[in-house]
Amino acid sequence: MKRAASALRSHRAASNPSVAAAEALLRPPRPPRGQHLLANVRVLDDIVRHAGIRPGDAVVEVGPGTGNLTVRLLASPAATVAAVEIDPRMSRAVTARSAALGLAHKLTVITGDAMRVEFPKFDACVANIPYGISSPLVAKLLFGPHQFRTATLVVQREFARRLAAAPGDREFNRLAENARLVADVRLLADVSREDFVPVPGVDSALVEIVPKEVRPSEVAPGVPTDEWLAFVCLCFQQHNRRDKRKQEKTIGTVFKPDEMVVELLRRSSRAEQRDGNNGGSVVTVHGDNDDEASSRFSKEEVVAFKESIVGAVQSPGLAHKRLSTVSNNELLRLLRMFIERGVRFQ
Ligand SMILES: C[S@@+](CC[C@H](N)C(=O)[O-])C[C@H]1O[C@@H](n2cnc3c(N)ncnc32)[C@H](O)[C@@H]1O
Repeated sequence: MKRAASALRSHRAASNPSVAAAEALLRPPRPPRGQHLLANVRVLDDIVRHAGIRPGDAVVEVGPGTGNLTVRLLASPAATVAAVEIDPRMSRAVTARSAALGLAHKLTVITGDAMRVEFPKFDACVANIPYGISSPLVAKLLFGPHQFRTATLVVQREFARRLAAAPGDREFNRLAENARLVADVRLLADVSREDFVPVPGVDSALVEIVPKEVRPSEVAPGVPTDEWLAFVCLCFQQHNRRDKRKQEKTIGTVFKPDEMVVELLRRSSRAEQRDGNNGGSVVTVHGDNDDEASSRFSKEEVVAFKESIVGAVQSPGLAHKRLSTVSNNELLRLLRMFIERGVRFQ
């Protein structure tokens, strides 16, 4: 720990590595994938302090970039840091930087899309996230399967306000409503756009997400909370994905693709095996693992299941509604339709 801290101090004393690295990797006018690197040392240190990392913690960082935050996480009492980065150039940069500091043994870099990669088990998530995936990433943390103590995230300020909004606030919205079910969300500090290289067009804020220890068992009569959270997570993940004509997805288009049908068929079969056959329309699959299971669905089974999905979407008349305009109550109604037809999300 002492060795790590002194390595970091001497590294800081050298020329500003964040700016140099950013200039080497990013070309103006607009960096790809929201690559605005946090370059204010005071803010970076504040983030790690707020994160309250404990000895032995496993930390996940999304989007390490050139490693400005990562090196501080590595120098903290954390036992391990797993950094998920989509850009291989950045992965190489952060790997080299941690090696130069003698901290590579604590770091695992996973090169991939944070929305597709399965996170390893973690206690704390600390990140200056790519703002383009704010909603689905926060949904993945809040409503996904991960059990963690805290998440400390730099996000766009407007998003932070919406996420932390309370009932009665002007910004109160579906994301905040669902977040409050499962976590306490707190706005910790504003972060100026001037603290980034290159300077983005928006301001930022630091937020803290602390999952609640006890979740309600049902969000509404007949709707188990875990089922609801998995359903909401899937909807939020699709919310930012636009179709080819740059239109926001409708409920109908979200559940239409064959890969989505197969994914739900897989989950539903698993749920049916778990709960015991309830006479629904779901087929029983005898596979040892998920890949094996999904490869065993016949074309007829997939087509029949697709019909169940289409029927569920059409019966509450939501097929043409855009995801952003659907209320929580409408989504609840839709989820009940799905469950009645044996379409499960957990
Ligand atoms: C805002 S920068 C933050 C960089 C660094 N944490 C810092 O503060 O200096 C976001 C980083 O996320 C990466 N990124 C963008 N989209 C991503 C995704 N879907 N999954 C993982 N990383 C992503 C970018 O390549 C970039 O390095």
